Amino acid sequence: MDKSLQDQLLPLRQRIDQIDAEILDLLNRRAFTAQEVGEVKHKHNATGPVLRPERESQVIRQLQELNRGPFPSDGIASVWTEIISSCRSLEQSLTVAYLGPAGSFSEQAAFEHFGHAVTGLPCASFDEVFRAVEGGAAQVGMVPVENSTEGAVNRSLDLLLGSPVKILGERSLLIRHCLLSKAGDMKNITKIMAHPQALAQCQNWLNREYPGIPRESVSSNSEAARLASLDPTCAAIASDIAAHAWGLKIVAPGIQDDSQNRTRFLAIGHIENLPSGQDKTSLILAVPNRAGAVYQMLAPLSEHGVSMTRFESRPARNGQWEYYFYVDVEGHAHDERVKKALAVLASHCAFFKLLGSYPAQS
Ligand SMILES: O=C(O)C(=O)C[C@]1(C(=O)O)C=C[C@@H](O)C=C1
Repeated sequence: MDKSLQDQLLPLRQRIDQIDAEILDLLNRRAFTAQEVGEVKHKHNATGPVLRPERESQVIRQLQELNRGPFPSDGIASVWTEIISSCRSLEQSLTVAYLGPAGSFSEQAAFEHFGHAVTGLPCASFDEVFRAVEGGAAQVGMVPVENSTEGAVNRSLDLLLGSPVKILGERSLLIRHCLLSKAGDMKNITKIMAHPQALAQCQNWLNREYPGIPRESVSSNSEAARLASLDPTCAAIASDIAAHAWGLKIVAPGIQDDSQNRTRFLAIGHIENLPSGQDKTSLILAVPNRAGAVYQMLAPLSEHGVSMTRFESRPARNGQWEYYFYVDVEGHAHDERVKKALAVLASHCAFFKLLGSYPAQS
């Protein structure tokens, strides 16, 4: 390296080393304090959860508001997610269930949301994720609920209807699909495998580039990657992380038809969040099948000034053309306006289920 460059870099790097040592010292002070918090919680409720999603989101939001830069605001969220994750792990271990195998987008969402100091529990299906959380094999789970290209993930919605679990949080992930194979080309490929949602999200690209190769639906993209790692005649659509996890090469990156293709995941568990100051509340509602019923069902929201951020319907499967409506609103169920609106909804609707209030992802 050039001598004058080295002379200039050396003191700056020494300063960085000094600052890092100070940060480390502070991190250990934080970790000790978190351990104390853990002891207080343990004394109060020996078997209760340590995880407090609303507090975690407040810590990050507070710092983002305090930040004067140049450290990027997004960096604060990812750095503190990991700091909190590590501190939390000193209080109690956290197992997160998600659709596997390794390298799935659900796994990515789980780690982005809860940080990496958790134990992953990859499951074979969404049903198994719910079962793991309901039965206690995992304290929390991560499931996709909607995609910006393909819409609702119906199985997750149906499971939310029947399960006692609560929604604890949300995480939106930019989904970049890659075409993967063992050899890194498509020479001997006889089929392309992926989750049906991924095949749908890449259909224009596939029709254009490989119209003659049959496509096969499998339970997840990372499962497709696992199968492709065992069979050189199969290609998979999955993430670059899955490529790495299963020893595959990228034939083509970013093949999703919409470059802004995003999936929204929900964190599920047994915790009831307190208000964080910037929350969302998710509900399932149903009304009898008659003219004007849906309009009347939603009226209490606007009457109490509560904004709806999502409205989705699923057939009730009773042959009566009746539907369950999945509604997200701004605010926490304890907020005065939301509370009043929900009380009216609960008394007027034929079916009312509060899925949970949770910090909105900013
Ligand atoms: O404040 C708490 O309740 C803590 O346990 C500390 C802490 C943190 O590291 O900031 C860790 C875990 C909780 O989910 C929330 C916050």
